[in-house]
Amino acid sequence: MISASTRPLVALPACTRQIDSAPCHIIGDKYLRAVSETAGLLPVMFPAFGEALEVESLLDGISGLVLTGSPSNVHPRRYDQDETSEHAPFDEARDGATLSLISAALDRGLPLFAICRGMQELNVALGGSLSPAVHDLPGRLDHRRPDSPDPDVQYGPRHEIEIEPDGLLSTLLPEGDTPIEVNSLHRQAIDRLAQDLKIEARAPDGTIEAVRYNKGKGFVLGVQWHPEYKAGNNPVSQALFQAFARAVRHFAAGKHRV
Ligand SMILES: N[C@@H](CCC(=O)NCCCC(=O)O)C(=O)O
Repeated sequence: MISASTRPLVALPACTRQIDSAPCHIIGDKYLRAVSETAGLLPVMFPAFGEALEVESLLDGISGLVLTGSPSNVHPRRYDQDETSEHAPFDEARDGATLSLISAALDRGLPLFAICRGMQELNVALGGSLSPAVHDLPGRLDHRRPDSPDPDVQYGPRHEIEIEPDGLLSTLLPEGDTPIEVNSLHRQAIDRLAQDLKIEARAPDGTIEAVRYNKGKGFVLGVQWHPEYKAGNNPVSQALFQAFARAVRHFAAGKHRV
């Protein structure tokens, strides 16, 4: 049974979506299952109510935060750039919720695992910026989702990443800083890296693929790929979600407060 008495709560902010013209708040099943089945934690959806969320009180019962991927993009005004057609689609209710939650989570040393759009939000929340169409930049790979109806192809390995030695990732992964293959389903990527983030991994074309927060002592990791996809079948994904789980349990036990 999945019980709150044995599992610390982990918040996942939702995305907004129109389904049959009805406004909905959604989170992909694979994120919830990775948190529940691979990390052994209890996922809790936070609605994408934008800045209306009183994040401090909401986080009081929470021991971790997972920021999911999404087909939508952070609005460029969040990093002082003008909107163009390249930046769309948007989900400004999610932007408002996640950017507030990130700041509150970092202030209290809450373990944070940011995936794809989530890593981009972490960078923007800390003052960084994004490139809207990495595939149009000279020398860059096409990081977008493969054009296939098969999810195993969409989320299958696409390119290697070089892992920084002596970083957080190199201590978490079974093979240390040996290059690994990751999936890739993103148009955007980090352009200006936020001052308090450190690069943990790069793609062969230099695209930033993982970052860690350099100010706190806790677990704050962002990855551009999707470790949540069939996480239980992938040793790297298992290592990441289980490391996150250790940090969450540590936090829940009151052993780590900033
Ligand atoms: N929209 C951003 C982020 C891409 C992203 O999160 N893709 C995953 C969407 C589906 C899923 O949640 O698996 C970009 O394009 O860079």
